[in-house]
Amino acid sequence: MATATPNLLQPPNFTCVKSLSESSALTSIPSTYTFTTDPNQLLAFEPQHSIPIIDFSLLTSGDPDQRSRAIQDLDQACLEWGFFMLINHGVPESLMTGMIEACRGFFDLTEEEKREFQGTHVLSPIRCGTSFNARVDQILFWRDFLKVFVHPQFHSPSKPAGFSEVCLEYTQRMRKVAGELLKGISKSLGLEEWYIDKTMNMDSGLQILTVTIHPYAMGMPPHSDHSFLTILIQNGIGGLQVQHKGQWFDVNPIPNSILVNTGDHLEVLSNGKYKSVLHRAVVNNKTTRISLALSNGPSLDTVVEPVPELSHPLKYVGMAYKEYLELQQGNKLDGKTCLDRVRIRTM
Ligand SMILES: O=C(O)CCC(=O)C(=O)O
Ligand SMILES: [Fe+2]
Repeated sequence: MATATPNLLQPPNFTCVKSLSESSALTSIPSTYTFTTDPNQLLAFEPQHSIPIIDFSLLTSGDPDQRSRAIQDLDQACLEWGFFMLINHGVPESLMTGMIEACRGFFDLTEEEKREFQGTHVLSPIRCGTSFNARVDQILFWRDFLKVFVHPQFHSPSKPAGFSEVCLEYTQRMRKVAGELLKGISKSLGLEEWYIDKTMNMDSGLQILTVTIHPYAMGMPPHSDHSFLTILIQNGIGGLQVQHKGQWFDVNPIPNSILVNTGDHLEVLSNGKYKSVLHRAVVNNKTTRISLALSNGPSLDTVVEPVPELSHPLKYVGMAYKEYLELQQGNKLDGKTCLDRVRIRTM
């Protein structure tokens, strides 16, 4: 008899929260869903400017002094927060808003049309669904998602019309931005500029676009992301919070900025120098919230382990990115617990 494979998804039987929220019979969030914000976790009051800002034009500047100052800023941002807002990045605002609207168009497809893109496995290159992992979440998160592998092979749902064109342009532009950031991070770790690019096989690096829609409510519990860097944009509704020194901070993005956060594999690669940041999305009962998170990781078969120069003492063991992804995506989303699988315990 065949045994169940943990990373296979259940038969397609989910209902999108978007459809639920539009149903006239719905007067409150069904009890199978949850709000995950713990009201006891107080939000820190901190002027917005304390969230680091990185000027991309300085990071890519031909002037070595400007560039080295920007690299120092990047180092501080990764050390202190694991999170920053990127300004002067050169990605047209019209492309970002066009991409958000294309994603809204995807979620506006009928349930039947979306079913075609449900996927069968946590690593299916196109996959949409509800919650995080409806197979293992006892209580569902009030979110629908679309996950698409956009690199090294570009995949895209074939609907709605025009989606794949804007998605290709958006993800290619953001890939260039991520590449420059990883060059800067290599330098800030004291390595050659090309270090991450070459040793992590970024030419065939995996990029996953995760689009989340939260109609009227919230849906992402505290978690860290799996890749090196996540590039995030939203539809101006807010709701993202990051944890800094044990307290939660609201992120109110500077208009037209791109949000960037460090992921678990940057923590592993830097042997814990740059920690992945815990973040969550919280209640918004006013209007529909859309976020686009583009993760930038190594190629699937790359074993990520700490850079030797930074490994005294060694704090993490190496693991193939594919194996880590299957663990992270195939289980419950639970803070940074997935990193425990590769962390070396000290007595
Ligand atoms: O919705 C957001 O702003 C954050 C989404 C997120 O953290 C993720 O998709 O990993
Ligand atoms: Fe995230």
